[in-house]
Amino acid sequence: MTQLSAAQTPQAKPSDGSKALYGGKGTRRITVRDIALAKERGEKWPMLTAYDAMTASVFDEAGIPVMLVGDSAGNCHLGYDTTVPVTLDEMTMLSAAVVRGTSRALIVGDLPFGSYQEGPVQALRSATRMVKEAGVGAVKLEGGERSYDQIRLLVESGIPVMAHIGLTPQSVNAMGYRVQGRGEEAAAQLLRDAKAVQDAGAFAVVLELVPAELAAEVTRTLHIPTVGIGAGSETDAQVLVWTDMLGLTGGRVPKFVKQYADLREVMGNAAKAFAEDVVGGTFPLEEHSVH
Ligand SMILES: Nc1nc(=O)c2c([nH]1)NC[C@@H]1CN(c3ccc(C(=O)N[C@@H](CCC(=O)O)C(=O)O)cc3)CN21
Ligand SMILES: CC(C)C(=O)C(=O)O
Ligand SMILES: [Mg+2]
Repeated sequence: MTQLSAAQTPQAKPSDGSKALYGGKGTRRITVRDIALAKERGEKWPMLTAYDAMTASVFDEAGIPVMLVGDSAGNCHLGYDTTVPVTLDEMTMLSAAVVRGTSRALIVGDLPFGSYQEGPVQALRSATRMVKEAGVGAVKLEGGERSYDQIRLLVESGIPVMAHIGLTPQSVNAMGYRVQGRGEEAAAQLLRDAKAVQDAGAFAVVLELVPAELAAEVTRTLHIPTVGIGAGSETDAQVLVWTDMLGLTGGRVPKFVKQYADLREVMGNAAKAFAEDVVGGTFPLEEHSVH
């Protein structure tokens, strides 16, 4: 007999682990309902970005329950400087690849800049493409109170929405990349934004680059899960950009990143080893040849 019930442990999990988003035994695709149940259990969960089928299949096999096809593909995968130039065609193509590469993770497709700002009808048209053509289970869009009408129509239409408040990188030209919610007024605005997206029907909300104490307060206040990035340790979930997490991005990465591997080094060394083999005539060998 176990002494602690699931509810008493800090990281509550069902006793057999069968329902847990991470480490559970389920094999069917995770739904937004599973995400809601995880918050009730007090279970924390990880989310990673993915931009292609191959990488997504690695994370799916590792048990990552939610993957975001982020518009960070703009700077991390497509060679743009920011997320601003990314198009809906590009996001649809990348999202379709990630869906094809996975069987268990919930796939969330980021709506790019310009694909929902005109209003709810444009947002629904864009989100519908992502659902029908890419097969995503949910979409994400930036903005709190200002995106209320868009979130509401999508949810009423049957498309689950992950909201995104705090630093919203699609507005980089207006706000820069600065911590959000510092000071009383900004904190009050962030709380209003969080409540607005919950009221509009969002199933989760990303909090990007906000003070840890404020993110903790939002997490306690909302009944939908919060997904932190640079938002401290008290959010229900954490997300990182996969190329940052694995040391592939190159150049300066945000200070909230923890680097779990140095793939840039690994891949660079492998490329050099291949090049030296070719130049030196040590690849291919007899075993790599056909006759
Ligand atoms: N590679 C990558 N990682 C990300 O996390 C990421 C992207 N790209 N692109 C889309 C957005 C943009 N994000 C960003 C971009 C810059 C900072 C940044 O410069 N942060 C400063 C802190 C600024 C401050 O203290 O006010 C830092 O040093 O972390 C943060 C998040 C997060 N997202
Ligand atoms: C940083 C995450 C939340 C994102 O929006 C992205 O990767 O595009
Ligand atoms: Mg994004």
